[in-house]
Amino acid sequence: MRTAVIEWLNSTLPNLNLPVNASDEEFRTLLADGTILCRLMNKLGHGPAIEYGNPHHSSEAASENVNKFLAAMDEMSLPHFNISDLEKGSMKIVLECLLTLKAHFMPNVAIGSPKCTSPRSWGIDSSRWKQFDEQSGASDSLGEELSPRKLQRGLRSPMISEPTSAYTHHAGHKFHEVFQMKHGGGYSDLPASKISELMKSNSLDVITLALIAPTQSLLSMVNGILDESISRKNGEIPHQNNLFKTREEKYQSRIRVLEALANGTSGESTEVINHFDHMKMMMSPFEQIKVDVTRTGNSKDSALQTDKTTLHEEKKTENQEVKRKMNEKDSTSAEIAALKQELENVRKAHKDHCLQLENDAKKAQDDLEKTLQEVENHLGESKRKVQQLEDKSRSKSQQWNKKEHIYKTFTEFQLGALKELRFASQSVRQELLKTQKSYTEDIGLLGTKVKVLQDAAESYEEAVSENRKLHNEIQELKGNIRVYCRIRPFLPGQKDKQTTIDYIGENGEIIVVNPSKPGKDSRRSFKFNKVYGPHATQAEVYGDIQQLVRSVLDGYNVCIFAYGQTGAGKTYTMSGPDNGSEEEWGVNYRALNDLFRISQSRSTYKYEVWVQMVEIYNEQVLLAEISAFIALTYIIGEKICMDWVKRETCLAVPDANMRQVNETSDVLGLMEIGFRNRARSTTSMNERSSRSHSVVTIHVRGTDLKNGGSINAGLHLVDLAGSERVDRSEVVGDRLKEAQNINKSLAALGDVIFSLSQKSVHVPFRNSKLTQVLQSSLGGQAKTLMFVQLNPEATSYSESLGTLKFADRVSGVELGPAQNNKASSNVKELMEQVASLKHTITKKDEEIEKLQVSKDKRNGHPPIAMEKQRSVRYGSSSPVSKGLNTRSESMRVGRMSLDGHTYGYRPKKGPSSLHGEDTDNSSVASSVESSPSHEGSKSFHSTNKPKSGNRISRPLQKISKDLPKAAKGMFKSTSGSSVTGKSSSKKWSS
Ligand SMILES: Nc1ncnc2c1ncn2[C@@H]1O[C@H](COP(=O)(O)OP(=O)(O)OP(=O)(O)O)[C@@H](O)[C@H]1O
Repeated sequence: MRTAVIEWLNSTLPNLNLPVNASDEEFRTLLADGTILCRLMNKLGHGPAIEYGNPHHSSEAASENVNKFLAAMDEMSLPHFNISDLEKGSMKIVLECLLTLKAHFMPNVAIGSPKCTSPRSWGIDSSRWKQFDEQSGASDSLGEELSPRKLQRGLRSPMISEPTSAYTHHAGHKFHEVFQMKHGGGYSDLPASKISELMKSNSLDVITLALIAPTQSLLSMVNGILDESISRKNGEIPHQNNLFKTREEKYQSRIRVLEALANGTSGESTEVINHFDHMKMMMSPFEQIKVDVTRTGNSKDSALQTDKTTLHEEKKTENQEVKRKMNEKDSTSAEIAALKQELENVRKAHKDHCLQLENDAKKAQDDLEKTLQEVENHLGESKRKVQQLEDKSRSKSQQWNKKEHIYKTFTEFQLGALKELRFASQSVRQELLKTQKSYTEDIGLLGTKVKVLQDAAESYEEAVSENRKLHNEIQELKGNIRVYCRIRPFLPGQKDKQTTIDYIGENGEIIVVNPSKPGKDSRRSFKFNKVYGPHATQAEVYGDIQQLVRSVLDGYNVCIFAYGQTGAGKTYTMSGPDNGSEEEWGVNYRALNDLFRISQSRSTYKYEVWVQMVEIYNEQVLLAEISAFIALTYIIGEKICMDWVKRETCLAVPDANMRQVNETSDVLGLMEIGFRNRARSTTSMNERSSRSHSVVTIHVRGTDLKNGGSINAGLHLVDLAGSERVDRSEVVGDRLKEAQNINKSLAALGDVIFSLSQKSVHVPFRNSKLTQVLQSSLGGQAKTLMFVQLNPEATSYSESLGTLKFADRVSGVELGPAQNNKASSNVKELMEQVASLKHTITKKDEEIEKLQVSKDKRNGHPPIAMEKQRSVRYGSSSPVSKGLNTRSESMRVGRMSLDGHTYGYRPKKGPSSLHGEDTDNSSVASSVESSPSHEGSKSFHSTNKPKSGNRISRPLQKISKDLPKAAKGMFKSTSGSSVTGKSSSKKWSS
């Protein structure tokens, strides 16, 4: 394509001589300055000549030249390239443009040939063509038949020097006419004048069209023209007719030749071109003739002659020219074939390219559509989100506005409140200052008053202490066992309500009467410390013994026991009914509660309270099942469970259940369990008769926080088993044995009391376990109170009378003044010295024993066993021999001395080491220390009685001289141990 263009340029522009094989880039360089393009346009004769600048002067001139060329192309409504196409990229577009231009000015195709009907077949870009078509107003498409407009365009030739619009119209008209002629039967039908007119129009287009028509028609047309010319000439120059005729013949012969030539090449575009050229040359003489005819008119002969010669020469030239044309034709045909091939290739490539492009475009379009769809979806989604966000932000903003409004209102309100507060605070401050001032004054006054009160409190405490002291002194002075008589009410559902109680006096007088023997003689009067009628409440009863209970905290031993026939209300008075309410609590609970409360309230003493429960059943000492020992320790403000109770207790119960007791209710709960497990059975008088003596002992140890002194005391709360007339109850077997044991122990109690009232030297405490247990309360310096319980029923008159007689005897017993078990800190120290001395003595004894053994060995005597020696000296169960009893003497004061006894244990629940293991008297005794303050305790150790000259007694007696009175009392007892040691050989049988 490039070669064709270059050749065309070379042929069109003289002296151009572009290299035919120039590359794209070289060709670009050649065309870049635009001069060739402008020259080409000028040469082709389009419009006024383009004035192009010298590109060597400036680059602007080069682009201006190119632009001018492009403007000219534009004017011709031809597709053209862009200036950028010339500067870079493919030269294909530029080449196509130039080919279009070439085709525009040199259409070398025959009408009707599909190969040349469309400029697109020339390889010009379809878009450009589209542009071109739009510019030119054409609406035809590729492959369509040529429209007249296209034909007009195609008919333009370089021969037309001024192709104006008028010309175009004219040419179109002419063509139409020629076309009509062609289809209407040939040019021969046209009048000569018409042909002449056509000729006059000087339009070679018409001629060209004519050439496209069949040669015969063309010849007819030429003949017509000649005929007209000749006829005209005949009119003017008659003599020239012959000449013209001759010429006509000549021309006709030539035409025949041409026709022959034309026949050989008809249909071929190249031939048409050649023919066209030939015709042009042929027409030249005609033109010339025409001009000559017109111009000269009358120069006839001379001109004819010249013409003859000229024609002759021309004929020759024509022949040569025909030959040359033939050659050219061949070469052109080959070129055309090559071009056709190239065109076909290009078309094919173009088609493929188009298909490829179309596919790409389709694919791209699909992709684009898809992307577009996605983008649209995305956009829709985004829009929706935006809408949502907008709605949300709108609602938020509304909320915030509301909140802002609320906050504003709130802030304003707060500010107002703050102002008010500030104002109020100022007034309050002033008021505060005033109040402070008055307070200061008041405090000053209060200080004075407090001082007065303090003085008063001190004196009050002193007064209370004095009062207590006086009360105790009164009680001590009385010296007797206090006896309170209580009469049980008739039980609900009891029909016979005949009572034996005739009178109850305020002063403790009671008169009973035998309902079966009414009369003066049957009335018996008794007088006790207090008599309670059937309606007396538990609180009332306890209120009267409260001071007595509290004296335990002052260091007095207290014993409260209930005596009476079975079913007379002993257990009710001491413990209260089963599951009773707080109002029904008996003495035990109230006393314990009271002691806890008071021990807590006293700030000058630190108290430790132990609780111990013992049951005597069938002359056996039993430990309460759940809690044989309950230790409570009260240290002001804190409660501690003391495991030392196990070690320090006066009873050897190594496996006794120990529980930490934090509240009074805990103790009460445990006591309840103990009572519940008490031996009970039904008697004729009582459905739930207690068949054992219950002894609850509360040990109190107090330390004076001021001077370090201490007190030790015990409260014995004894609920005796009920006496029973065996003949009346008619019991047998175990029940009979129970009753006999109970009666026996009560009789022993009576014996003890009788002995005490008679001030006998010997008091038979050891006759029963009961008297042994109560020994410290009855025979020592204790305060003792007995509740005498009476059954008011007439049937129980004789039992009630016996009870009253017993109580009367008891009330006559003088125990002597109660002794306070207080010891000062000096005494304590002395006690400790005693203990250490005892320890030293023990060691010395051991050394002596060793010496004795070695001496015996030397003398040839067999060595005496140490135990035997010890038993000789102190007895087998001596606490000294066991290395015990070295603790504080003060601790012994309140302890029960059951040394040497076997302790039974109710086998109902769980094993105990007491069974089998510790039932041996000596082993039990080994862990129990004797109470030196009691006679009885000394009597228990009668087998341990030291011989005269006992090493222990002497230093103790010596020390006792230095002790204060209270301590002396204790030593007195200790030293007197040998006095009542007669019955000590008696052992409690288990
Ligand atoms: N003051 C009283 N008010 C109301 N009921 C009483 C009173 N005294 C005793 N009772 C009731 O009388 C019954 C017998 O009382 P209680 O068991 O205390 O006698 P007891 O002397 O302990 O008998 P025992 O020696 O056989 O054990 C019980 O049901 C008890 O509730």
